[in-house]
Amino acid sequence: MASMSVKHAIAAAKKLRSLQERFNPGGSDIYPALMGDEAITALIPSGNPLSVHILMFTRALREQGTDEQYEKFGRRADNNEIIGTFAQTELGHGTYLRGLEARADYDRGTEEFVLNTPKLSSYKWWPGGLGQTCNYCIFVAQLYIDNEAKGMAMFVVQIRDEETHMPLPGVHVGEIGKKMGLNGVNNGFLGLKDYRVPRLNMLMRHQQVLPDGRFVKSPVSQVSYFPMVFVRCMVARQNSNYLAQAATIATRYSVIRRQSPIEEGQPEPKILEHLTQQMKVIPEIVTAVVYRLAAANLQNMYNETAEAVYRKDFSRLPELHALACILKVATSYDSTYGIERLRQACGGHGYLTAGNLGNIFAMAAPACTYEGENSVLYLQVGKILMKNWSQVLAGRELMPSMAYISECSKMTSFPQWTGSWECLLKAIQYACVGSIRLAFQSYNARVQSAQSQTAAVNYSGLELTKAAELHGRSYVAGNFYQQIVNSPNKHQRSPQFQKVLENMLELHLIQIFFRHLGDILRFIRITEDEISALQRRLEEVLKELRPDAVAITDAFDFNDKILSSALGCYDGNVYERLFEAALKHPLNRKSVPDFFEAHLKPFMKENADNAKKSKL
Ligand SMILES: CCCCCCCC/C=C\CCCCCCCCCC(=O)SCCNC(=O)CCNC(=O)[C@H](O)C(C)(C)COP(=O)(O)OP(=O)(O)OC[C@H]1O[C@@H](n2cnc3c(N)ncnc32)[C@H](O)[C@@H]1OP(=O)(O)O
Ligand SMILES: Cc1cc2nc3c(=O)[nH]c(=O)nc-3n(C[C@H](O)[C@H](O)[C@H](O)COP(=O)(O)OP(=O)(O)OC[C@H]3O[C@@H](n4cnc5c(N)ncnc54)[C@H](O)[C@@H]3O)c2cc1C
Repeated sequence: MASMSVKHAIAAAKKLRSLQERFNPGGSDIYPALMGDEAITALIPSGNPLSVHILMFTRALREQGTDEQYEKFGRRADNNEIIGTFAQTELGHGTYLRGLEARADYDRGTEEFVLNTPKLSSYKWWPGGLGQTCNYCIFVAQLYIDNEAKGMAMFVVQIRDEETHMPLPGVHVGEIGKKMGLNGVNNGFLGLKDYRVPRLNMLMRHQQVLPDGRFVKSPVSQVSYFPMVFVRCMVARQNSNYLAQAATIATRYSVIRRQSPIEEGQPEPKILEHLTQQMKVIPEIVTAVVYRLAAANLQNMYNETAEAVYRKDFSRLPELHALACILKVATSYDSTYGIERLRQACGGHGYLTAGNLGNIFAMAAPACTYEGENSVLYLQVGKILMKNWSQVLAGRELMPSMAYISECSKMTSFPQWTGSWECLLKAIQYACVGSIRLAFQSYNARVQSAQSQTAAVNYSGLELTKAAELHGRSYVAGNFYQQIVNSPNKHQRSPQFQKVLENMLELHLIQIFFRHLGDILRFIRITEDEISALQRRLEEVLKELRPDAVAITDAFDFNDKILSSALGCYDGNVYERLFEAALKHPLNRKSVPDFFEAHLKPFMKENADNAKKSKL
């Protein structure tokens, strides 16, 4: 599996390189184009062992290294002459970066760093491709000068000989073992013992160690987190893709499969005619669209911020960090939930490997963990919301993506309920701001009672998480609303297409409303009649979108090879493909399985003999 994945990954990397040369020679960002070609990521069902090389190793060299270091290492990495990974997480630490144990001690006598993973828990553990594929890595370690800790730093470390691929002296490297998915990625472990690298192997665009050992601090320490921000942006797009693939499969299957008459005496309908089936499938189609649009927005913001950071303008980093966290969390949580819901919507056949829904789930699910575990990133956003609420109380302006918080904070009560889209969107935003206000009261009370900020964050964690989740909902729904209702290219859309988009907006807003009804009712008075009216609208808009479900998922444009699913094949020959897949199973090569003579027959015979004896 690993060698097949490497073979496919090399083909994908070649394609990526040609895309880069075509789209912006020597430039960096072709990822939107790349992501437009889901083949690159979906055709390697066991995961891409070069993902981290492409997404993190090459970018860290470009963004964290000096121009000279890029010339020495980055160009070769971009050209895939060397293959690297991003080795930050350790066996003992992943979230708490200040707790990382790997260390880099500067030796001014030789102008080298001595790298060590002092304990088993210090071993790097998880980096993609580290086990077998990579010959280099970005090694993240605590920097020490004269045994004084200076914070985290990144080092270019060669771990295998470029000719023989043998691990170099002082390097202990290997595969961490089988996972619930992505088993073609060879996530690895790495131990270093007194491993020396030249001073210029420390990435020094933002912080430097001079030959005499003097340390020049980064103007903004968080810029070293930038490689993670990029992948969070990619995860938002990638997981919306996974959800779109699953939605395509489940939709196509739901218009092929017939089951259970709706009216007595009527023929069995397509299962998508059942309202409850529509409620399982159609909202996931819309969620995939909603997150694809939000991820595209985020990608643009990343590109703008990356250019600003290159000009040493770090002002947009906090907003990008907050949005990258919230979208990475929301997309990975909702896509994972949605893919499982779509699998269940396909009955028993959804559980077959031939349906590929299990593998899509296994590809999507780890995104809730890597690149910042979701609950931790929610707390990150919760902290940022506390800082921004202090700004609101001080009458200061907020970052654009949080402007609604200022607006809602000025409302003494929620306006008359109308049930319009604006009303539904404002209700979600108003509930979010109410949650932020309550969280701030708890958090601030703790800080005022002399609790540390870290402790106050922990003990207010449930309210901070709620506020962060509602902020994510507000941002995503607000972005979708703007794209559908106020987009500058709205007039270029046909009325029919605009109507479909508006139906998707109606469904998304009502679905989020019902998902957070409890949170909303905490701050807004809504009558039973008003809620029942929304229930009717929900049923109505599902019915309206039913005829468009196949067309919308066809528009995702995943071909059969990418979907790799007997349930989602374009020609609809589901049963033939399921049967074809079944006959290919190794157990069907023989009429009588080997285990019959070896195990089953003796077992049954022994039982029969015992039964006879007991009768005597
Ligand atoms: C061949 C072609 C194939 C290529 C194409 C494939 C396409 C596929 C696309 C996508 C699929 C993705 C595949 C990816 C594979 C898997 C990759 C996984 C890689 C990893 O997992 S790398 C390791 C990731 N690890 C983490 O994320 C660690 C998480 N922990 C943290 O981020 C931090 O520890 C913390 C944020 C939780 C805590 O930080 P800490 O320093 O302890 O303290 P704080 O007070 O919280 O923060 C201090 C200060 O900094 C601000 N801040 C924190 N983080 C950031 C940031 N990232 N950016 C900017 N600012 C940040 C924070 O807000 C605080 O600010 P303040 O002081 O309050 O103002
Ligand atoms: C498929 C996959 C690929 C990966 N690829 C890479 C890679 O290429 N490079 C790399 O460096 N890493 C990689 N990782 C590692 C990944 O980044 C870490 O798993 C992730 O950062 C979480 O760290 P951890 O696993 O050590 O969990 P921990 O940090 O130990 O957290 C465990 C649990 O503790 C709780 N928790 C932790 N901190 C807090 C807190 N502050 N507040 C409240 N609760 C908390 C959360 O519930 C969390 O889930 C990968 C992981 C996976 C699964």
